[in-house]
This record gives sequence, C-alpha cells and structure tokens, in this order.
Amino acid sequence: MASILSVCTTTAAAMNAVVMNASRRSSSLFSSSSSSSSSSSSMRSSSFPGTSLKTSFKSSSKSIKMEQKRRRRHDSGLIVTNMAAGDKVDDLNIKASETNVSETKLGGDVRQILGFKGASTEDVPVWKIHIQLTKPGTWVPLIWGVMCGAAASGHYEWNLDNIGKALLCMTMSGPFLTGYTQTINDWYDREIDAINEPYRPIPSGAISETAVKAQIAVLLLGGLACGWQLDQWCEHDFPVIFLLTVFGSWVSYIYSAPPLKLKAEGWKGCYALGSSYIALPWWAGMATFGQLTPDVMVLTVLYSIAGLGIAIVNDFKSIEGDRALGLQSLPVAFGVEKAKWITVGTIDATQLFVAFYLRGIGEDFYSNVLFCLIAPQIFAQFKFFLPDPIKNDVKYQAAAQPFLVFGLLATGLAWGHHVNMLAA
Ligand SMILES: C/C(=C\COP(=O)(O)OP(=O)(O)O)CCC[C@H](C)CCC[C@H](C)CCCC(C)C
Repeated sequence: MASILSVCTTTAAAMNAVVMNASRRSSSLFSSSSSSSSSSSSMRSSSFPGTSLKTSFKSSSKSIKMEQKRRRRHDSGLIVTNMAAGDKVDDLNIKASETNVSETKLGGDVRQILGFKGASTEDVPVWKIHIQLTKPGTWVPLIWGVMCGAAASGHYEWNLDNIGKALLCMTMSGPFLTGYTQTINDWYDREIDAINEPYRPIPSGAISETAVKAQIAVLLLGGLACGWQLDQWCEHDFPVIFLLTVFGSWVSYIYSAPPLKLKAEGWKGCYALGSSYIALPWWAGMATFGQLTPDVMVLTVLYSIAGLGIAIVNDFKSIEGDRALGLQSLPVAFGVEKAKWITVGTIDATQLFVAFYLRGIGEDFYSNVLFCLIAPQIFAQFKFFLPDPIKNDVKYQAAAQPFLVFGLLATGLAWGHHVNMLAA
C-alpha cells in the first residue's frame, strides 16, 4: 500500500496541475476552469463547410450572424465589456466566447491536444482533432478513481498481471469511456458551441459528421470490450465490470442527449457527473482486484455528494447565463447566499461523515488523515469561497481540491486495510 501511495502522490500532483485548466463541468469535479484573456484575431470564424452540418445548424444561423456582427464591432473597438441588464442570451454567449481564445501558440497547441478551452485554432491534423474531442485532460479523475478502487480492494499487489489489469481498467475508464462521454457531449452541444465556442472541432467543421459518429461508436465499443475482457481476465462469474461499462455509457448518454439531457437540469446534472466520476471508476477498480460490496457502494455514492458540491462551485460564475438559458443551477434556484452554504455544507458534511464512519469501523489512522485533509478545505472555504464565491471560485478550487482528492485515496486505503483486517 505504501508503494501505491507513493505512485499516487506523484500522479496527484501532476493531475492537479493538468486538470486546473480543464473545461467547466467536464472536469470540474477535480478542477476549475481558468479563462484566458481574449484575442479576437485568433478566433476561427463560425463557418460550416459540411452540408449536413449546415442543415443541423440552421436554427443557430441567426445567432451566428449576430456573433459575426459582434466580432466586427469588437475589432473596431466598440464592444462593451460589462453586461447590461437587457442583454440577450446571444449576447451573453458571445461574452462567454471572448474568454476562451488562446493566448500563445504553444499554450494553444497544448490546450488543443488536451481538449481544453482556449485551444489553438490553426489547421491541425485530423488525428489531433480526434484526440481533442476526447478531452484527455478529463480522463485523469477517472484514472484516479480506478486507483482508489484498487487500493480499496485490499488485494492490489505489484506484479505484471495486476499492472496489466490496472492499465486495461484505466484505459477503459479514461480514453475509451470518458472519451466517448466527451465526444457525445460535444456532438449534442454542437449548436450551442457554434455560438459559445465556434472554434471547437465540430462547429468549426474541422471534423466531419461521419468521423464524429465513427469515433463515438469505436470508443463505446472499445470501452464495452475492455469491460468484457477484464471480467474474463479476472475470472468473474458475473460480468460486473461489463455491466458497469453499460451503466456508465447509459448515464453518459442521458447526461448529454435529449430527451433527458441531465446537464440542462442544473444540480441533477451535477450529481450525475459527480457520482459517475467518483463512484463508477472506484467500483471498476475494486471489482478488478477484489470484491465490490454493497457497503462500499453506498459509501462511494455518499462521497459523490461532495463531488456534487464541487461541481456546483463552478456554477457561481455563470449565474446570469444559466438564468437566461433557464438552467436551474443551485445558485440560480436558491440565490448566491443560500447556495454557497449548501455547497460547502455538502462538501464538508460528506467528508466528515466518511471520516467518522472510518473511525466507527476502527480505521482510526485513516480517519485522522481524512480529518487533517478536511481542515485545509474548510480554511479555504472561509478564506476564499464564502466571502465571494463568484470571484474566488478558481482560487478556492485550486486551494482545496488537492486535499479532497487525497481524501478519496485515504478512504480507499482505509477500506483496503479494513478488508484485510476482516480477512485476517
Ligand atoms: C461530458 C461531461 C461533461 C461535460 O459537461 P458540460 O457540457 O457542462 O461542459 P462543457 O461545455 O465544457 O463540455 C461528463 C459527463 C459525465 C457523465 C455524466 C458520466 C461519465 C461516465 C463515465 C465516463 C463512465 C465510466 C464507467 C467505468 C469506469 C466503468
């Protein structure tokens, strides 16, 4: 376990650095987006070369024209930076797009390949576009979740067989299923992205409709095949990992696609994302190396409430846009004052519950570790988030999230220790 911890420590440091730049929500569970400054010259114009794309974006054409008009105004220095009370949705969206443009070529290239906002808009080879669509930056939390699950199994040992299984499980969760989730999300968001982020691969026409659909199919089938293969490799009588992949793909679909489109349902979408990102990879890692039991399933689903809180932190900066679009995010539904306390309440109460629970099952050491990891999060809440959740959301996420992420790992290690104690 000590060696798992050391590998995880290095990975977590890298992870936090990487995901700090990831896009809103898709990686908000472990990060927060940091917007880059605007530079209209590097924006790609919102034209749609493919005929079918043209048809599907017909409804957005008015907004696109407005965007082009706005850019002309921007170029001539006429843009007004502060939002007026009477701004229309299109105007709000246009303002959002201003913050997402690359500052430097190198930064833009890195963002491009990781699938972050502010990606380079210069001509890129199609294989890079395929990778960009999968948003590699967002694989990291899922890969971390698999590690936590492996630790929680109590049976992970460093040998070639286990390393192979772990790599397959991480590949299934990251590149395949998160890649599938992100691609399908971009597909169903193509009309709104044509307004907000017209330089993204689909609305910019950088990739064809057929190629996107093929990518969705390949990633989904690849993820399901990995799950099936893992069950065979682990000699499971019941195809638990395969069923997890089916469930995860279904949640991914209803998150982005109509008629359910959970992402438009405010906090429900946040919880779907938070719970899937925390619980599912954990379960997959645990089932790969040990036994997935109902008690740990309940514990991780509860832990996901903290994930919900973190996802909500990112909703404070978009209150006006969400309200204009009719999205019932928590800050929209309850107002900033109430929502900020609900947010910290969910994050803290969940982790404190888990810390007390670990104490209850005799895992005092890990319980103390978890308390020590919760304390700086509460400090960051009082220092940054509670005084001004709109201005300080990014600062708060940067200060607090590493501690939450390590709390997850501490809980996994505690569970693994507990499993071994019971077996002894
Ligand atoms: C697509 C996702 C987030 C994007 O959110 P949003 O559209 O608001 O942000 P952008 O505009 O910046 O794109 C993530 C959705 C996650 C989904 C609900 C569930 C994921 C399931 C896992 C990938 C499945 C893993 C299963 C496995 C480990 C067995």
